[in-house]
Amino acid sequence: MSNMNKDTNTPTPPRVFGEGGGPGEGTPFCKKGSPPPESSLLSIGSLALVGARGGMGKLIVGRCREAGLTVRELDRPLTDEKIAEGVAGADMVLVSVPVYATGEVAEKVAARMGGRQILADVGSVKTQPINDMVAQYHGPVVGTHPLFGPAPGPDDALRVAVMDGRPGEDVWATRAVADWCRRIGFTPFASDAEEHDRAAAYVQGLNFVTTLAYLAAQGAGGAVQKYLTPSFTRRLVAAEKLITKDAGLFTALYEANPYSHEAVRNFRSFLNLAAGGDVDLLVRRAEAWWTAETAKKDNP
Ligand SMILES: O=C(O)C(=O)C[C@]1(C(=O)O)C=C[C@@H](O)C=C1
Repeated sequence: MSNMNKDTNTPTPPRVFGEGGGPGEGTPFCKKGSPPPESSLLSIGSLALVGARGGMGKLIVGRCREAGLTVRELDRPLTDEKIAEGVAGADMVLVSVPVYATGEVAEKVAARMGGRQILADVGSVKTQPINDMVAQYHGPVVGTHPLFGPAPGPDDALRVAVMDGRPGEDVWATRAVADWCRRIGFTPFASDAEEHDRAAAYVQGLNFVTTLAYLAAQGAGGAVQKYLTPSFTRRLVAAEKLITKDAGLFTALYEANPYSHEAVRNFRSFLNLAAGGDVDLLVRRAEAWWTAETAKKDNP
């Protein structure tokens, strides 16, 4: 269902690296943007990581070293001297900081970058942080979002959304970042900022605020306490980390994602169906997550 084109109701073909994230930009090495450094695809051998003390920073530094890459670690306080030293000669400068700080950090590092180095970020919202990087740096910009936290389980799929900073330009840089992801054991897939942020508004934003609203609708320990059931308790367990540890993170992501409010309005219309008594329709649509058969039944 997420792979359907809204206008034509036909399946959308998966995006591929080199597509450029924009219409008509399918050629492998697009002419627009900076030329790749050595006339062929750059293989990232060294990087400077800003935010190296953060959870994702530590995970990435460790995996890069295991893969034999050179990593220079940067973190606060970001003095001009430390930045100049860390960034010099690195193939990529990777910014792994809270999404609202990406622009400020990009401004500082871009002042020390040579124009052929790749500026990339790690973050759960893409539109504004990518716009900020593009505004600060004239060289190649790439956005990434690892769809996992700093301590992934052994069976977690380590998928990473990777996208051009300027759609259709510097496609060599996006490919080089995708290749780097593979070399450190991640699984990259091609994305673009709007598609990403719309999806994240549902997967992360709506998951967060609907859980908040549901649990806020009853005071803890109040009248319902002695009626708790196993299925409710399972939901409470799933919500605990989201609310007690990660509420600050998810509030910031909700605020930074331009599609958050639209997602809530859309959700409200589905709640209205329930309020109007049309629960059967909701059940059929929700079941489609598990069964292709029900999807067909619902969209004959
Ligand atoms: O901590 C985890 O295991 C996470 O999955 C963290 C989590 C999430 O919960 O959505 C948080 C932010 C990132 O964008 C991706 C993953």
